[in-house]
Amino acid sequence: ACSQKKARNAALHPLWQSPLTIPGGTRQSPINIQWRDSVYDPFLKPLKISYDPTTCLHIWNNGYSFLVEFDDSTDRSIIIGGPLENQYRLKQFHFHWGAINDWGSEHTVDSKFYPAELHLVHWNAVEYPSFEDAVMEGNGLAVIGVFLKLGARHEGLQTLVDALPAVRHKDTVIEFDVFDPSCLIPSCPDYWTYAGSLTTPPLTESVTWIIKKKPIEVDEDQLEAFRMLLFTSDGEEEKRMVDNFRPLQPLMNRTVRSSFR
Ligand SMILES: NS(=O)(=O)c1ccc(S(=O)(=O)c2ccccc2)s1
Ligand SMILES: [Zn+2]
Repeated sequence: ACSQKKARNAALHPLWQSPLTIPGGTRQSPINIQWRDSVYDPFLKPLKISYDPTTCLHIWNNGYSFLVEFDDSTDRSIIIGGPLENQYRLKQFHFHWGAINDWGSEHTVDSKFYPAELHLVHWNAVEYPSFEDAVMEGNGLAVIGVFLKLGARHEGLQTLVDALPAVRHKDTVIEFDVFDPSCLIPSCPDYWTYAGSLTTPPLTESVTWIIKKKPIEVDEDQLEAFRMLLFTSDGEEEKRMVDNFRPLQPLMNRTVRSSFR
C-alpha cells in the first residue's frame, strides 16, 4: 500500500507532490497551548489590523460552520506585523462551537476548552496570485484565533447573531454588507503563534496561527443562536450544527511562541 501510495504520489503533478499536500504531516492543527512551554520571542512585532467594513459581502452556511466572507480583490482589509513577513488579506471569518459550554473551541490553553473559537482567515496576496494558490503554500495563510467565553452579551456579535436564522440550513446565503470584524478581536495585544494547518479538509499545512491570549465575552443566548444552525439542507432530516471542531493534534517538533512575557 505504501509503495502504491508512493507510486500514486509520483504520478502527481510536481506541485501536488510537496509535503504540504499530505495532511498526515508534521504541523497539524489544532493543538493544546501549554502556557508554561510557550517561549517569549522579543522579536515578535505587534499585530496591526486594518479592516474596511464595506468589504463585507455575505454570510453563508457551508455545512461546516457559518462564514462571513469579504471582498479580497484589493488590500482594503489586511493584517501585517506580528509573526508575519508580509501583509495578508482578510478572506472570511467563521466559528467553531460545542453542543454545551464545556467544550467547543479547537485550540485549548493548558487543556482548557472554551465554548467557542473565532477564526479570521487571511491569505498572502503579496507572494501568491490567488487564495487557492496560497492555501497550498507553507506561508500562504494566517488565521487569527479568538476564544469566546461565557459572560456579558457582545453587542458587536449581536448584529451577526440576528442574521443567523436566515442561514439556518446548509448552502443558504444572505447579504451582509457592512461589518467590522475588528470589534470581535480583544484590544489586549498578547498572542501565541505557531506553524500549523487548516483544521478542516484539505487540512493543508499552510497556516501561521495567531491565537489571542484574551477571550471575548458572549452570553448564553448568543451561543444558543450558533447551536440552532443546521449541518443539513432544507428538506433533509435536521442535524443541529454543534461540535464542529477538530480533535487536538500532536505538537510534534514545534514551539509555540508568545508575544508577551
Ligand atoms: N478552521 S480553519 O481556520 O483552519 C479553516 C478551514 C478551512 C478554511 S478556508 O475556508 O479558508 C478553506 C481553505 C481551503 C479550501 C476550502 C476552504 S479556514
Ligand atoms: Zn476554523
